[in-house]
Amino acid sequence: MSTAVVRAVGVRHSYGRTEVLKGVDLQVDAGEVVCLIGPSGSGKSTLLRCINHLETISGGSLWVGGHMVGYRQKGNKLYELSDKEICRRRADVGMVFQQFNLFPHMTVLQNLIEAPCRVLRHPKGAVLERAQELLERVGLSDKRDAYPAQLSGGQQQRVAIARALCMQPKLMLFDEPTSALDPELVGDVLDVMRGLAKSGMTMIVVTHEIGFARDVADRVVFLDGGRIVEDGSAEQVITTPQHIRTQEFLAAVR
Ligand SMILES: Nc1ncnc2c1ncn2[C@@H]1O[C@H](COP(=O)(O)OP(=O)(O)OP(=O)(O)O)[C@@H](O)[C@H]1O
Repeated sequence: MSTAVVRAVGVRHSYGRTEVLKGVDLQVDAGEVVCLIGPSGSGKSTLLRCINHLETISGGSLWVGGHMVGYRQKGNKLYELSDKEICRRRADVGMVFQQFNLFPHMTVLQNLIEAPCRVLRHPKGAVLERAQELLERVGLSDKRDAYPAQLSGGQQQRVAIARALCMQPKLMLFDEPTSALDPELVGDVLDVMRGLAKSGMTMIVVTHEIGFARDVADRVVFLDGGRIVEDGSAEQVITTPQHIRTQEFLAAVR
């Protein structure tokens, strides 16, 4: 039986008349850490957004956690999901963006517990316990009553990771989680992500941190012009890239 958490077959996506994903085939198995690299505009964020139901694909098929994105299957028939159903499916996927997007009027703890209580309707006591454990895990137990504006960018990003994990997702997506941070704050966020990878979380990470990709990724996928042109171990893709576009990209970011 397949352990695929994500399976994309010929996935296409267009913004208006511009096609930015041109037939992406990708499988991510349970516990795998896949780093997605590629030039600006190659479609990395769009692919993550499709996986998280934030964009509708215009061709191909996409499954997340065994479910076809956007549809519910009954017998041989497919039915479009309602907004409420999409919301529940999205809870399976934690997403961390470049900008932390925390609710500014809520404390750190309130940021963590809001969605699990409201969307998943988990009992507040259990969610509070989970939130405290997660804050400990990201090294911020002492900041539970602080407001986002009182934290550094790196601390806010660690809260954003803890908030995503508080939904108990099956998959975590990271979209350049450190690129808005001052260089001295990047290490702590990457350490949290390393810990998460070690714990067996399935992760897709869009990153320009090539060192992180080399150390942590089970696989590195190079996307260029809306197509995957290289997909292999970190050793294969980063150390001995075969495709000229991968070679050029890596030479430019190193
Ligand atoms: N909402 C949108 N409407 C129209 N075009 C968009 C939209 N979002 C992205 N695009 C375009 O789609 C293409 C792919 O964008 P995307 O953000 O997925 O690339 P990326 O590889 O993540 O780039 P970067 O590394 O710069 O974040 C780009 O040409 C971008 O301008």
